[in-house]
Amino acid sequence: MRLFEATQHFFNEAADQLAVHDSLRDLLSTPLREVQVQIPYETDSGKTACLVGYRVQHNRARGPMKGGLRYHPGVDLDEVRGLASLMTWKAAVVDLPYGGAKGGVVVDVAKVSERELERITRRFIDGIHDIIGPDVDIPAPDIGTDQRVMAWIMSQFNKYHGFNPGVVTGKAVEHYGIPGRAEATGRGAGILALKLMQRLNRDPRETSVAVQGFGNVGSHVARFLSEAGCRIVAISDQYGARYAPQGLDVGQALRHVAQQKSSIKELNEGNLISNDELLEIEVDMLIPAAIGGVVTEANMTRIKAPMIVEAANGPISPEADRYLNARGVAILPDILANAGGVTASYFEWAQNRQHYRWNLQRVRSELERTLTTAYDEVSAEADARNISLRLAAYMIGIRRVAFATSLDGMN
Ligand SMILES: NC(=O)C1=CN([C@@H]2O[C@H](COP(=O)(O)OP(=O)(O)OC[C@H]3O[C@@H](n4cnc5c(N)ncnc54)[C@H](OP(=O)(O)O)[C@@H]3O)[C@@H](O)[C@H]2O)C=CC1
Ligand SMILES: O=C(O)CCC(=O)C(=O)O
Repeated sequence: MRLFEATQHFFNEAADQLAVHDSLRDLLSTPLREVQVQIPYETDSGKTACLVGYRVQHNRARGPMKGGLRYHPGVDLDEVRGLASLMTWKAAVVDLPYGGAKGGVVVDVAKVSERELERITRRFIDGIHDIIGPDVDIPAPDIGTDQRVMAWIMSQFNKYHGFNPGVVTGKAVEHYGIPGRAEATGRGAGILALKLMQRLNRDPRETSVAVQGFGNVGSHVARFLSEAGCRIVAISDQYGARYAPQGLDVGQALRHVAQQKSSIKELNEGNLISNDELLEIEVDMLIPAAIGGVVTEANMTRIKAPMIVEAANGPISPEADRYLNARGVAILPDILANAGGVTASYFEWAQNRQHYRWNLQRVRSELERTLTTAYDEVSAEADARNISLRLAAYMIGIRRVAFATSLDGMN
């Protein structure tokens, strides 16, 4: 099942519970606008190449649309549409004044130079600058994009519309960003992972964790949970994973990746296993923090972790979700688990607009407060109705967006 269909499946399950009527259901599940643009750019060798980029704006009932920008060879319109809809429910679950959007460019960042990446980004913004903006749609980082890409987006947008740092979030601290945004998604997933352990009466110091993906999100969640006393037994990047049942030195792995710019495969610790094997190891908590669609009908019966934290977007298919729920696996859903990123983005955007800046301590404490409130609401809803955390999170998100839509009217 493709990502948008999977997201729709979760949406419909919750909409059934809420008895959302058909016309409102259509309105809430149909994207507001979908844009595909051609991205012609000059390669370093002077040739002209052409890529495809997308921006899907899903819903704006609760505020300007918000969502990351993904650079990955697997990007397509369905994936971006699914990711945009996840953003709508995610922003609502954590009660941010945003709607949902997402963008993507079909490109392998490992195969283009930094100068080419800048040209690609600027040409992409040439194609979409008139549909984004601080009051309309605000991009941010996702797979394959970072603060450099955010700086180019801001610079290119400003050429058309004048200075406005609030057009994009996830910027460098020295360049209108805020301390704590880069770590926020991983840190937030870590904070919520500890909540899930608490819910199941698990001691973090006796909890082993496997993390798939060691990019922005995976590296920060691994570091946070390692500092909280958990044993990080496996980490990975796209080339492979390292597994050590006695625990890996996360600090060493971070230095290895940062200094040598080499892959996890070359880490001198643990056994080399594949990304598929990582998902199936005997571990207390599994944290997918890379691409979507990694736990499906094909491998669900081999997943052994009793707790899963979806730091990635859409890592578990609906079939696998149903099966794992029936087996009693506790799953913290993406629209809550990785909401730390958009929460810190909201802090950055609000501060850009008012020209002030919080320090790291303030960002961290407000992040924890916001996520804890959302977690408490979701777990209370799940307990009251005896439903999964995912269904509860969707119900809260949909209820808020539906209410805003009804106040807005349809004319
Ligand atoms: N950045 C953010 O603030 C947010 C991100 N997310 C979600 O978190 C996930 C990770 O994003 P982020 O950390 O930002 O992205 P990054 O690009 O920083 O890191 C992605 C990680 O995934 C690995 N990876 C890429 N392709 C594969 C593959 N086919 N199999 C296994 N691993 C792979 C990468 O390996 P390599 O380095 O070798 O390419 C890298 O370790 C995504 O699902 C994203 O949507 C959710 C909310 C916010
Ligand atoms: O920080 C943001 O605005 C969006 C982050 C994002 O793309 C996501 O949560 O999936």
